[in-house]
Formats: sequence, structure tokens, C-alpha cells
Amino acid sequence: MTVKDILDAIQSPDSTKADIAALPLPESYRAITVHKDETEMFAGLETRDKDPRKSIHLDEVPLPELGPGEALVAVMASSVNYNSVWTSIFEPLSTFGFLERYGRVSELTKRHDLPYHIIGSDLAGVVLRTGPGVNAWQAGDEVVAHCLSVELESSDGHNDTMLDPEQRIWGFETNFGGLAEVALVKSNQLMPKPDHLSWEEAAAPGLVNSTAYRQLVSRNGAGMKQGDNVLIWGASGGLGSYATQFALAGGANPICVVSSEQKADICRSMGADAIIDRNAEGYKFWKDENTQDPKEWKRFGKRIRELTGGEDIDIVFEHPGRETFGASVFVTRKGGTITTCASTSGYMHEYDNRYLWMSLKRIIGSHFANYREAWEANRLIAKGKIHPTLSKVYSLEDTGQAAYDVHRNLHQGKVGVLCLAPEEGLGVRDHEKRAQHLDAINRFRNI
Ligand SMILES: C/C=C/C(=O)SCCNC(=O)CCNC(=O)[C@H](O)C(C)(C)COP(=O)(O)OP(=O)(O)OC[C@H]1O[C@@H](n2cnc3c(N)ncnc32)[C@H](O)[C@@H]1OP(=O)(O)O
Ligand SMILES: NC(=O)C1=CN([C@@H]2O[C@H](COP(=O)(O)OP(=O)(O)OC[C@H]3O[C@@H](n4cnc5c(N)ncnc54)[C@H](OP(=O)(O)O)[C@@H]3O)[C@@H](O)[C@H]2O)C=CC1
Repeated sequence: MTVKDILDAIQSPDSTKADIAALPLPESYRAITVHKDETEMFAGLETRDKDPRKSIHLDEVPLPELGPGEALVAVMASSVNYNSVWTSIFEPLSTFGFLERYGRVSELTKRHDLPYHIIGSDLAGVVLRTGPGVNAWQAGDEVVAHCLSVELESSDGHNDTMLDPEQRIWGFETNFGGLAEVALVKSNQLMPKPDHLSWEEAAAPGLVNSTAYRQLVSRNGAGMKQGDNVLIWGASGGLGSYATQFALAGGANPICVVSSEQKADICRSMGADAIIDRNAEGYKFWKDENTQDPKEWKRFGKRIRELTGGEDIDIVFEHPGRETFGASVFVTRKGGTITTCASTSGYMHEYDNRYLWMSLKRIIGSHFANYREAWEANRLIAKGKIHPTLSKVYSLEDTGQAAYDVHRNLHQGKVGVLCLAPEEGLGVRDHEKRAQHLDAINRFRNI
């Protein structure tokens, strides 16, 4: 049995779930990997000069053993997330350290500690097999997978699964990720594939949509409410394109920061009207590598007040990190919230703490989403209330180029990858629902 036979069975209109369940599993499959013996290949280079096209490989790999509570999924499509960029440039750490640590947890997790790391934290596809103890899902189910991997053996994670001491991001801190023809997931990562979307559209939102949902909407994050002024950095990027949609759909007032007129247009087409082009307006929050310029924070804050009719920011949706964090803390209103999930430009932040404590502001750390939050975020996609922001789609062979584009900020919204799907546009089941949302679904395409 080869992967090609599996694809044929999935694509055949006559296949039943029983047929898929009866398919023998392939011994190997193609997967995007980075190699442990190459972790030093970029030593001495600046971050921006580390080229994912050099470190990302397409390899034939053996199928991993299926354990209890797990599922093997035939991956029709995946997407590029920034965590795969981090893995491919071995920053801030080599992810092989995560695999080694996971491998020490149990006999079964040893499988993950390999000299290659199959990366990728999103997928849309079809369940091939489930392990012992899995009842909610069966072979043939069309699914997407979120990227929260938890052991749940400790009480710490039973209120909010993100707090599990063995919480990991699948395809980043675990092996057998989604940028591959087959992926291994825990069955509690599975969610129904939105039926009005193609495989590549369904694979695009998962990670960023769930993260933006927790960070901005959930009470575990900023708990956004109607009328809030929400400053969204990178408002047309991966996270930001979902944060902007959540702000608009939730009756808040997004103030979108972008770096080009083209990106400003995308935000306008989503329905936002308060937009700051950080490039055109030339904000320079740092005078040099070690000194910030509070006058620039103030100029930025004045611009926000012009756009809001004199109001300041209730919630900052932060992720650029070092470059913007001082400004983010400054422009937040008294009692407001800065919610952060990343530090793309550097994780050693500096801000003037007087503006935080004297004005009773709060900084909230947020990371991915718990199962319930991921499910709620996916439900909004399935209902057509939030839409994928897929711009460009690459083949599995070209994943290195796709990751390069994201690393160099050459992309818009989300970048998709076809894994088993032979072409774009397949997998749509509800054409009527799709027709109602077609413009929104295609908003980011080919720009
Ligand atoms: C969904 C998508 C998400 C994204 O895209 S996020 C962006 C990409 N992700 C990242 O950039 C994050 C990458 N990860 C990291 O950089 C590291 O992963 C962390 C900095 C988050 C953690 O570092 P580490 O070295 O893994 O863990 P330690 O907690 O620093 O543990 C080292 C030692 O320090 C001890 N320790 C921890 N807390 C304390 C404490 N409070 N007091 C004393 N010791 C402490 C531990 O036990 C351990 O010790 P022992 O080495 O001996 O085992
Ligand atoms: N903790 C978590 O759960 C998650 C963390 N992340 C992390 O969040 C970060 C962003 O991810 P994602 O949105 O997918 O990435 P994208 O690259 O798709 O989007 C980020 C956007 O941020 C803007 N940006 C980048 N650098 C700067 C800067 N120095 N100053 C101001 N704006 C900047 C850019 O927009 P423009 O040029 O238009 O301003 C860019 O498009 C990554 O570091 C990622 O690892 C992502 C998802 C989950």
C-alpha cells in the first residue's frame, strides 16, 4: 500500500468510511523535515540571513507507531506558521532539545526523539486509523487538527489545558507534524473540518485563529468587549488577520497597524477604517539598539487619538515584541490591557514601568489556546462568521520557499501548502454555504 493508493481511496466518490478503515497503512510517507546534524548550519549569521530554503528538506520517512488516544491522519493540506520558521532557523533554540525532552517522558514518547523533525502545526485531512481508547473519531472522518498536545496527567491542566506541565505545540515541540502526507496527532486535537472550505482553506486558520481567539476574545486573554479600541500589530498578517476579524465581528474598534498601502487596503476590505501604515509614517521607537524614543511613542499615540476621536487603546494585540512593546505599553489607556503571545523582533522587552503601574495597566501572557478555545474558534470558521485568510498556496516540495516568504514578511495573511491534495479547491462539501461567503473567503487570494 502506498500513499497514492490512500489518496485514490479518499478521492473516490464510492469510498465509505469502512473502506478507508480497511486500507492497509503505508510503510513510509513524504514529510517536511529539519535535520539534527544541521542545527549549526547558520551559526554566525544574522537572523534575517538564515534561509529556511537551506534547512528545510522533503524526506521519505517511516510511519510512526500509533499509540493509545492517537490518530493517524492523511494530510490533504497544511499551512506555514511562524513556529516552522523558528524551527528552520534554529532560533531561539533548536527544536531537537524539545524532542529529546519529550522523549524522556515515557516509552511511547521516545518515538518523537529522532534525528529529523517533521514540522508543521496545522492540517486538514482524513482520519486513517485511531488508536485504542479513541471513540469520538473514526477512519474516514474529515478533520482539521489544532496544535495543542497535552498529557493531562497532572491536576494543573484540568481547569485550563494550556496550564498542563506537559503542554506542547504539536509539530514544534513534538514530532510527526502536519507538513507531511501523514501526521500523528492525539485524538483530542481533532475537530470537524468546516464543510464549505477546500482542504487548503480549512488548514489555514487553525493555529493563528485559535491563538488570536484566546489572546483577544477569551476571558483567559484580554476578554474583549463591544466598543473596545483594539490596537492590532501586523493586522493583515497571520495572527492579525484573525484578530482584526474578531474585533470587527465582536463590535470592537480595531486600529490596524500594517507596513504598506496594499496591506492597508486588505484591512479596509475586511471592514476596518482606522489604519496606520507604520512604514509610511516612519515610526522609529528605538534611537539606537539600546535607547528608545518616548517622543515617537507620543507621536504614535497622537495618531491613534486622531483615528479614535481622542480615545486611547483598551487592548493591544502584541506580538512583534522588543521593537514595539514600549510603544504598546505607552499608548494603552488607564486600566487597559497589553496581551502578548510572541516576540518576533526580540524577546528582551523594555518599557517604562511608570506608565504601567501609575495607570493600572495589565500585561497578559497568552499562548495558543486550550481545546475548548480552539474548538470555539474553529466553530466560528465553520459557521462562516470568521474566514480563512489564505493568500498563496505552495506544493509540499516548495515549503522551504513558503517558509522563506513568511520569514522575510513577503506574504499576506496565511500561506498554504498542498500535501496530498493534487490541486487547490478540492474538499468542499457545502457549496451553498460557500457561495454565501465566497468574497470573504477569497479576500486574501493572490495579492
Ligand atoms: C502556537 C505557536 C506558538 C509560537 O509560534 S510561539 C513562538 C516560538 N516559540 C518560542 O520562541 C519559544 C521557544 N522556547 C524557549 O525559548 C524555551 O523553551 C523557554 C525559554 C520558554 C523555556 O526554556 P527552557 O530552558 O526550556 O526551560 P526553563 O524553564 O528555563 O528550564 C531550565 C531549568 O530551569 C529550572 N527552573 C525553571 N523555573 C525555575 C524557577 N522558578 N526556579 C528555579 N529553577 C527553575 C528548570 O527546572 C530547569 O532545570 P533543569 O535544567 O535542571 O532541569
Ligand atoms: N504563542 C503563540 O501561541 C503564537 C505565537 N506566534 C508568534 O507570533 C508571531 C507572529 O506570527 P504571525 O502573525 O503568524 O506572523 P506573520 O509574519 O504572518 O505576521 C506578523 C506581522 O507582524 C508585523 N510585524 C513583523 N515584525 C514587526 C515589527 N518589528 N514591528 C511591527 N510589526 C511587525 C508584520 O506586519 P506589517 O509588516 O504589515 O506591519 C507581519 O506581517 C511569530 O513570532 C509567531 O511565532 C504565532 C502564533 C501563535
